[in-house]
Amino acid sequence: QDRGAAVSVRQEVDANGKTVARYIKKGVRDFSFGNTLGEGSYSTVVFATDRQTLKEYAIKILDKRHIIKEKKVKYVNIEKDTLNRLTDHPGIVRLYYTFQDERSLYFVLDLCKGGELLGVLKRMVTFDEECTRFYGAQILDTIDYMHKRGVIHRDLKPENVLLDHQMYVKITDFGTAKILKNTPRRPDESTGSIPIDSSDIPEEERASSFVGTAEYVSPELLTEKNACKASDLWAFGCIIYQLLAGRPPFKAGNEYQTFQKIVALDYEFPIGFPAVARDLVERLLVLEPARRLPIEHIKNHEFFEGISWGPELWNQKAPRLKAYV
Ligand SMILES: C[C@@H](Nc1nc2c(c3cc(-c4cn[nH]c4)ccc13)C(=O)N=C/C2=C\CC1CC1)C(C)(C)C
Repeated sequence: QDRGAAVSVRQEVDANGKTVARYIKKGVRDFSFGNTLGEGSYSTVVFATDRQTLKEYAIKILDKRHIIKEKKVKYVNIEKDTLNRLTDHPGIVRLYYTFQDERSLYFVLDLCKGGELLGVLKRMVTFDEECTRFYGAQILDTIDYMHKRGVIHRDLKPENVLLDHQMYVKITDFGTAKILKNTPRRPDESTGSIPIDSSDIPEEERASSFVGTAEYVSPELLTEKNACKASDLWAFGCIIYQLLAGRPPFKAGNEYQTFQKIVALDYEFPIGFPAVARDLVERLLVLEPARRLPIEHIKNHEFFEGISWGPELWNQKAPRLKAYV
């Protein structure tokens, strides 16, 4: 059965009195549904409790007819394949199992009681440096894991960064992710040098088809319709800027004007924006993808001084949320 199959095992006695194990695929009836947690463009995420185990989950419900009509079947499969591929990292929302009934598809996922990072940021207005450092580090650690498994998220933004009950990062919404074919070794991975220009990045590592949310879209996606791993680092730069400034770097009256600002690298830092964070953002918001700071260099940047990368990052207590004043 596919990894996503939800089975519970029940002991039963067959006609000859022999005890047998019967595999039962979980279904809608095994859960009691609660409030709606979030609305996606083609889905609703609802709170649910497993009636047997009383465990709490978030269940993403997709209307089959709507998906077919809107030709989104591809995205649903990409999301399921990606979630099934990114299974052993604390920063990724976990998919436990899937099932369907005549009308809908159901994805049973981690419940993230902290909600969306965007919601928390709106309430705080800004994050102070310590909080930005912690959440930035958890997001970067998760991007690193995704990229090492050949996945480009392509739509990273504060709405898609969720927080669990410990206020740890859980990245979600992989419907627009790009799964790269067996990722070939890049020159910089072997020699440690940064590739001279984006042509160094093998074609198969560039992803096609336009995706993303206006404020976080990378310039290469706008000019060449191509996303690469560095596109996620552009979005990461926008997120770091937004946590400290309380707004994204590129935001205009409408999408078109926002795109114009992006391709012109037209943004500025608010007065008082911390200098070290500014230096990091300036090395990420670079028009040429191959010139953006690679992940290893970001981890060594002064802004992340004091962060211990690795399991400790996911064992320490999340800092109390404080605004940057
Ligand atoms: C970004 C997403 N919003 C949300 N997606 C998920 C939540 C979630 C939880 C709250 C929440 C919890 N408590 N209070 C609010 C608010 C928004 C949520 C969750 O717990 N578990 C898995 C989720 C998503 C996984 C699925 C994409 C694979 C959209 C708006 C697209 C529905």
